Amino acid sequence: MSEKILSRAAGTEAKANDFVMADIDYAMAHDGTSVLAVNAFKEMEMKKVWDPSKIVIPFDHIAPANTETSATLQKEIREWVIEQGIPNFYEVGEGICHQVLPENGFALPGKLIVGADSHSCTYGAFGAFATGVGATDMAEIFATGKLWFKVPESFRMTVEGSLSKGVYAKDLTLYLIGKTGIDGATYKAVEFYGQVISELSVAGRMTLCNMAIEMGAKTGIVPPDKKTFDFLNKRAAAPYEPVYADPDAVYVKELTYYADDIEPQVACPHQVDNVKPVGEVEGTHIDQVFIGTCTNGRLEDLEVAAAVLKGKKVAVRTIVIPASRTTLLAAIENGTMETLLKAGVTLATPGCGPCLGAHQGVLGEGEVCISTANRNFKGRMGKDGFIYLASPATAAASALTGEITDPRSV
Ligand SMILES: CC(C)[C@H](C(=O)O)[C@@H](O)C(=O)O
Ligand code: SF4
Repeated sequence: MSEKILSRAAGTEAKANDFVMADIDYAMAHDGTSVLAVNAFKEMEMKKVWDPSKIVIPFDHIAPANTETSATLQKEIREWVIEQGIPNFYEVGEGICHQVLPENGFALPGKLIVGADSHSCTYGAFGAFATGVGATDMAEIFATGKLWFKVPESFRMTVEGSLSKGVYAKDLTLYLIGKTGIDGATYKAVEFYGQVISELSVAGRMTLCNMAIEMGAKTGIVPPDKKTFDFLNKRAAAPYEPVYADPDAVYVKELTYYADDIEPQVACPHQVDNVKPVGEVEGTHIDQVFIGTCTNGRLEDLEVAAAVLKGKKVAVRTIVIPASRTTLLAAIENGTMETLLKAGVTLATPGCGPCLGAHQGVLGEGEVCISTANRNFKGRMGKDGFIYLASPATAAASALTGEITDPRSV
């Protein structure tokens, strides 16, 4: 799939390990990285971006701004966006970039999409070749619409069977990362197949592809199907052409896993591949629960948490942050938000929240958080904090007890 997408975008036959110069279909930078990209763009003495309609700028990482400095930087980007005539600008409160792009139809099958954010691989859930780039690469794209790529080799990961009760896309994802290791798929394009993947919702596929980078992958891709097309119906920002792997496509590794082996999983501090079945860490004391992020802040995630918390009260502070305004509105409309608020959770503005340790729930010295995010690096949510990663169900079950809890037991 990657070779086909990069061949089309480069206008030449692209095979694994070739270097190609490719035309970018959509380029994203958020409040955190647009500052650096725009500075580099100006240093290159560029005046106009290549195509304002292909650039998407959401404000999500520190939104609303937490200090005068970040407010001033955001002000400068707003001015640049107006000066460049970029129509796809999403203000504070619209949501996380990796939710905002799919919701607005920019994550499309067969497209080459880059974002100045490592989790841009999320859009692979729609059959795109999507990857994160550095801010100076983004400046080059702003200027020319092109970027060089080394065409990745591909892995084929198949997951057979059906996920059992209490086991979700996040558990599947953590399980695969635990098996692969944080550098087990370095620079590979990982294609996902099998019954479990077909049965995943679009949101679940986004959770999976979002974390492809956490096994080192250049990108993760799910072949588009009816669910993908239904999601894109009336939403697609442009016409698109899905691509699929040929039956004789070359994979450097083919791996098969079985859903029956997958229980609720927890990634323990301080590495994402430090994954254990929940039973091994049950009873671990927690100080905070965080349900949100580009990994698990979507409507179905909030619904799962609400089903666990319905009619009960949380035992520890629990922060819930919907991935987007659209998600928040849907959760209000269907009663999910009322259930969560009655259970005692704290709601914050759609965006990244405390995920990267800037605001809205950073940890104190020695504090422990169970989070539905994608990274548990040392110091990420606060200098001396400890982060356990889990599904929204496990996070919500743990909120009820104040310790890590198997969601199948509540
Ligand atoms: C701030 C940004 C560059 C960073 C990333 O690229 O991943 C952030 O989103 C993260 O999750 O750590
Ligand atoms: S929610 Fe977290 S992982 Fe996702 S883009 Fe924001 S900071 Fe990065």
